[in-house]
Amino acid sequence: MTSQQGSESSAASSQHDNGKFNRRPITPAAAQQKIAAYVQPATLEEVKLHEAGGRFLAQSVTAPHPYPHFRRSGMDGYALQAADLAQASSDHIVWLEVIDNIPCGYTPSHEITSGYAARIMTGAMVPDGADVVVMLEMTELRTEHGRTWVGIKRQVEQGKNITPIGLEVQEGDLLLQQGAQIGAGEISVLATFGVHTVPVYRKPRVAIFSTGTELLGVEEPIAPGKIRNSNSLMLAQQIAAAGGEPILLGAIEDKLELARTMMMNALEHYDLVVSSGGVSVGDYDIMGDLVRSGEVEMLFNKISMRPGSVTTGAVKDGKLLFALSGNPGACFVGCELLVRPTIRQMMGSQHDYLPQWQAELGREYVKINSFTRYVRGRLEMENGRLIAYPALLDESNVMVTIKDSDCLIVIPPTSEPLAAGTIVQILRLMDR
Ligand SMILES: Nc1nc2c(c(=O)[nH]1)N[C@H]1C(S)=C(S)[C@@H](COP(=O)(O)OP(=O)(O)OC[C@H]3O[C@@H](n4cnc5c(N)ncnc54)[C@H](O)[C@@H]3O)O[C@H]1N2
Ligand code: MOO
Repeated sequence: MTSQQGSESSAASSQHDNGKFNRRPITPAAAQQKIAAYVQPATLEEVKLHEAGGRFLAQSVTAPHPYPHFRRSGMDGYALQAADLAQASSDHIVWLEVIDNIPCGYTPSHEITSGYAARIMTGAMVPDGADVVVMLEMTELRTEHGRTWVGIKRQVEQGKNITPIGLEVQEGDLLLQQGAQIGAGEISVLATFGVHTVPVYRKPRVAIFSTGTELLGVEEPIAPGKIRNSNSLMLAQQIAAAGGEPILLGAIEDKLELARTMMMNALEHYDLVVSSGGVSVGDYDIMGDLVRSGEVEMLFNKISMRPGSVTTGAVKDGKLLFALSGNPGACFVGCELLVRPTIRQMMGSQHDYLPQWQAELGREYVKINSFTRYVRGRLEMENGRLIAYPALLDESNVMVTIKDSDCLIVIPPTSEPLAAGTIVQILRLMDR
C-alpha cells in the first residue's frame, strides 16, 4: 500500500522500520526446506471409493488375490486342447464335440478332454483341461441328433486367447504405495480388489484472506481507486487443485488490528493460513508488521526470487502461515512454490513439488536480476523439441497472463540476457 487515510498502521510501521528494511533473503529451496520441517501430517479418514479421487492413500494396499483369479477367455469361441488340432489344415477339418456352453459369469460344468470342446464367451472361465480358445470366426458347426460338433481347419498355438491366472497381479503383490494419489487407474485397481472404503489423509482446511482497503467483492461495482479481490478466489482454486479445502474468510482493510484478529482466528481454527497483500515495506503493509511483531515465529520474510520476493512464512503453535504478496503474479507463484507443496506434504504425497523439466527458451529473455525468476510461460512441442515461451507481460503486478501459462520458466540469477534456444529448467504447472 502507498496512500491511505488512517493512522493506525502507519504508526505501527514506523516503530518497525528497521526490521522492515533489513530483510535477509533466503533461497526458494531454503524456504521450501524450512517449511517442510514444520509440516504436520493430516489425520486419517475413510472415504467411499467413488469419493476418493484426488486424495492420497494413507496405507499401502496389497493384492488379496491374483488377477485375473481364474483362467479367462479373451475371445468368443471354443475352448479345447491345442493338440487335437495337430492334423487340422485347409484340406482337413478336425471335428470336436461341443459338450458345454460357458457364458460370462458361469463356471464350466465339464472338464475338456481330447475330442471335446466348450463354447465360451469373452471374459468367461476357461474349463479345466482346455489350453486354447479358438475364435468363433475360425470355426463351423455341424448338428446331428441333438449333438453338436465344431469344425476347425487350422492349428492354433497352445495358450492362445487364454489369460492365465495372475497375469496382471499375483496374490500379495504391492498394488498401491502409501502416498499414491488416487486417479482413475488407482480407483480401477481398488475396485477390482474390493477396497470399497479407502484410508486417506484428511484434506487440510486452508484459511484464505486478503488485505487491502482497495479491495471490492467480486460482485461489487467498480469504483475509482478500487479493484476487485481476485487473489482470494485465485488462491482458493489453487488450493483446491492442490488437494486442500479452501475456506474463504474475505478481505479486510489495511488495519493492523483487523489483520491481527483475522490471522489469530484463522490460525486457531484452520490447518493452514494463506493471506495476500500487505507484506512489502509500505506504510500499510500490515502483514509484514504483524509477522515482525513477534506474535508468530517468522521463518523468512524475503526470498531471493521474483516475483514474490516479499513472500513471508511464519509458524504459530505448529501451524503454518503464508503471507503472500498482493501482486497477483507474485501471489500465484508463491502459492505454487510454497503453499501447494505444503498441502501435498500434509496429505502424504510423495510428489510434493512441481515437476521440473528442461526446455528451450522460445524467445530471448532480456531482464537481468540477481534473484531467480519464475517467469510464467507456455510450452509447445515443435519438431520433437519442447519450447517454453515466456509471457510477454510477466511483471509481478500483471494478472492477465497467469491464465495463459502452463509452466514457470526458471531464469537463474544472471547478468546477461538469455538468448532464444538456451536450455532452461521449467516447472510444470499441474492441476489446472
Ligand atoms: N518501496 C518498496 N515498494 C515495494 C517493494 C519494495 O521492496 N520496496 N516491493 C515491491 C514488490 S516486489 C512487491 S511484490 C509488492 C508487494 O506488495 P504487497 O505484497 O505488500 O501487496 P500490496 O501492496 O497489498 O498490493 C500489491 C498490489 O496488488 C494488488 N492487490 C492486493 N491484493 C489484491 C487482491 N486480493 N486481488 C487483486 N489484487 C490485489 C494491490 O492493489 C496492489 O496493486 O510491493 C512492491 N513495492
Ligand atoms: O516480490 Mo515482487 O513480486 O518480487 O515483484
